Amino acid sequence: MSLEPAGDEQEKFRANFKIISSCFASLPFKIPGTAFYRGIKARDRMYAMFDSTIAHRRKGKSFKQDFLESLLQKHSRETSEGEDDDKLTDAQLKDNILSLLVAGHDTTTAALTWLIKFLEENPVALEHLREEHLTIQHRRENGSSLTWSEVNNMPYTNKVINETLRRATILPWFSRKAAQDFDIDGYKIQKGWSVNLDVVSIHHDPKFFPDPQKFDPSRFSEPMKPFSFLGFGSGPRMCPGINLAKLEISVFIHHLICRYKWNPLEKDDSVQPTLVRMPKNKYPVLVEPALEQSCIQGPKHCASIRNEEHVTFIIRPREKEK
Ligand code: HEM
Repeated sequence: MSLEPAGDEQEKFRANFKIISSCFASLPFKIPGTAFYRGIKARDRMYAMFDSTIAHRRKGKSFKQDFLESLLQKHSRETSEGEDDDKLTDAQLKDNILSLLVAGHDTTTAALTWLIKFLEENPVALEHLREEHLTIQHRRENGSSLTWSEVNNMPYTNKVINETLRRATILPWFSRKAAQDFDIDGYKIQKGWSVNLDVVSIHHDPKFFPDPQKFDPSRFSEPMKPFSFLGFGSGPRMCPGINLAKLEISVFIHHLICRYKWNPLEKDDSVQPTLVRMPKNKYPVLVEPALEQSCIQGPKHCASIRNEEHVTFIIRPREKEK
């Protein structure tokens, strides 16, 4: 949507988005005062914002090369490309944009939060990961950016991401509709029933993941039994955002690991009981430049980081979110 990260529009967007996320799994009673009702109202305000942005773009008042623009071009009724039947209406476009935002934002945020927590608690894994990223950084020409092929060649990072998604199980359940009658462990399931998968139990089953509470990325060195790891689901409804999510997480890890170290400001292992599982305290940390001795680029490189204006900062939830 090319919204700027600050400003009035963004604040309104953020406020409505937060209401939608928190009301997402509420009981569907459209009665004033219920969470569902608040969610529907926030969704309508969000749709009104999309309407005005879409109208603005259609009048040619602004051109941005972004996701919204490609949707609008592909589904414009004025272009000859494709049959009209394949084209989404504006209402469908807005639904799709909102679905992607809802499905893609909190999940990725939660994954990054858990990852920072698990790495801090597992210094051996952190060291191994740091080695992988410092080696990539070391090979690069000075000042060049991370390349696509580098991102696709981070084997240990991939294992760390999978192990994070297994231990945290960000989406603790999702459902399927039974395509036919069947029996499972003596229970009869009828065609058409909704079947919820208890992914937390699957991810912590010692038959598939020995010592399941242990954070051990190396367990992903061996091929997994099909359907035992469901961090992004499986089958035709598997998460379509898997590659984007992995890309975002890998780029974030690279910059964090190469330049900084961090310490938690609070110790609290409780989990927020929402649809997307998150540490309850959102895991606030104090971030500082990495130590010289852990940097294979040598003391000069670390000194340059230390001389930056803001060397120490704290990542914590905003006051009203706590
Ligand atoms: C670490 C980040 C993410 C995790 C852990 C995650 C996890 C999941 C899981 C477990 C499912 C259910 C899959 C199934 O039923 O088999 C799912 C579905 C989905 N995800 Fe993600 N996801 C992430 C990021 C994203 C991103 C970045 C996007 C898009 C921008 C996205 C879009 C979707 C959509 C649209 C669905 C529904 C697919 C369908 O029902 O056909 N996700 N995701």
